[in-house]
Amino acid sequence: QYGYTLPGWKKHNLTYRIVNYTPDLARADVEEAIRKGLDVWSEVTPLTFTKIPKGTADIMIAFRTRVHGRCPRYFDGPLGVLGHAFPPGLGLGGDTHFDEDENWTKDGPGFNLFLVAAHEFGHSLGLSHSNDQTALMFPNYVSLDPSKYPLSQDDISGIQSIYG
Ligand SMILES: O=C1CC=C(NS(=O)(=O)c2ccc(-c3ccccc3)cc2)CC1=O
Ligand SMILES: [Ca+2]
Ligand SMILES: [Zn+2]
Repeated sequence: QYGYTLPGWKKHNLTYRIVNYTPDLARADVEEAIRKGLDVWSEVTPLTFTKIPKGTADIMIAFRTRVHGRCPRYFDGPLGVLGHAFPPGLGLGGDTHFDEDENWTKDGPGFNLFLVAAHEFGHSLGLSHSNDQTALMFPNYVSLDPSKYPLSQDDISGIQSIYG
């Protein structure tokens, strides 16, 4: 049930870079959450994601607060908006920012970085929000069991309608 789908990436081999890390988690845990958040989508599309240590990647990932850099959107302190991501395109396109004022967790209280990342990457790949409340692209954070597979059929048909 997607209202509309944005145009996707023209190329299928995308790069990503983790520009900075949240102090809430070990670096390895951040890298794992991001890797898993991308793998969720690469498993159901022809897309591949390659991590680069510096330079400009298609998907630049950063933890930011309030007004940040030249980003046209800003964060709101603890709670509220947890992250934002830009649809496919040059420059900011695909970039994903997480609100550093949140308590990022791997398991337990706070917000599960893997789940929020998987949701945001859906936007980075061209998906809008879904009205299916079991969908990963549902607009409201539901603390799904991160060990369960987070994609619903709605998410899969949505992403495959872009990257068939
Ligand atoms: O474009 C937007 C604007 C506002 C958003 N709100 S959010 O950051 O609080 C958010 C809401 C839901 C999720 C989510 C939904 C389902 C499963 C996992 C996370 C993640 C982030 C998320 C978002 O992507
Ligand atoms: Ca916030
Ligand atoms: Zn931002």
